[in-house]
Amino acid sequence: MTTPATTPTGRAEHAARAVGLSKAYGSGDNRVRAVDNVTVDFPRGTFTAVMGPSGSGKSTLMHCLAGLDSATSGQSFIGDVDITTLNDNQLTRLRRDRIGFVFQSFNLLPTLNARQNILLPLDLAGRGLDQQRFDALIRSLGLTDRLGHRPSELSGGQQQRVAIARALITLPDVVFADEPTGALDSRNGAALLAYLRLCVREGGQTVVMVTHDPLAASYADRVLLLADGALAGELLDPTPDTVLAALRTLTASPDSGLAGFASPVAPLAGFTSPVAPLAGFASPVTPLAQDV
Ligand SMILES: Nc1ncnc2c1ncn2[C@@H]1O[C@H](COP(=O)(O)OP(=O)(O)OP(=O)(O)O)[C@@H](O)[C@H]1O
Repeated sequence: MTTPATTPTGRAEHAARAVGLSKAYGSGDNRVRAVDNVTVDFPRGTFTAVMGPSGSGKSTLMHCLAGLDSATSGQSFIGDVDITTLNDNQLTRLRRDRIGFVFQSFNLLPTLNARQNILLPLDLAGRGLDQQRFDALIRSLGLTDRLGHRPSELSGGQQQRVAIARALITLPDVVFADEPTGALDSRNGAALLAYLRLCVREGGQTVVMVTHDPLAASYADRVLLLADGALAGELLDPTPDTVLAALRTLTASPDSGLAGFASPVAPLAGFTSPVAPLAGFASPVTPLAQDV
């Protein structure tokens, strides 16, 4: 069995890791290799963006990494735990204790108000509330005056921010985010990305984010490029321009099979600037101060 490297303290250096990970759906002529033999590390305290054309396997890779979907072959680690060997109960516990999810669909419970939705993971885990952390998170996400509202009484962007607060309230080791800025306006999108960066820089958390947006990807430490389920490239210290150039190179490659990648330029819409004012976020710098 392959095991990740560990630090002198015995802790895995990698928050998450895939080793020869493959995931196929269907059978016979309908068989799709959504993830094809991917080996990749996500070092602790790093922010990785995963990009690639529609259908290239981004979400499937993330779901397999997070134990939300089972791999067809290969291994998937959270820290030093090979999650492909866990039973359902062990997996549920590991997800609850160490992983935060931000999905395109918010999955908020309609009968609970925003505050109750956000606190649900703590309640399920039987963990107490750190009121200071809660207040800082809520202030940062601009939700202070929305806590008593049910999801149906919130805008799409507000629901997304509630879902993000719910994902972060447990201080998870790894945050998996699938298009987290999809439902947000440009300023709240920029604010969320700045906040995720802060979680990484100040809190030592690890973020893996699927995005189509080069500007969103530029908040990451690196960009992984996927094509046809396989790793097609990696970009370190990305800027919007270098991400765009990498995507253009990828789509221009005769071997890339990326004809379906409509336009690497289009996804920028809605983001004015990576340093846009942080509406609704009290301060991009203070929120995690007392938590780290
Ligand atoms: N449950 C499923 N059953 C069958 N095929 C699936 C299933 N989930 C995904 N696929 C297929 O696997 C491939 C990868 O899908 P995936 O959603 O991971 O791509 P993606 O890169 O995240 O796409 P997008 O950017 O459009 O969200 C696609 O061909 C998709 O049709």
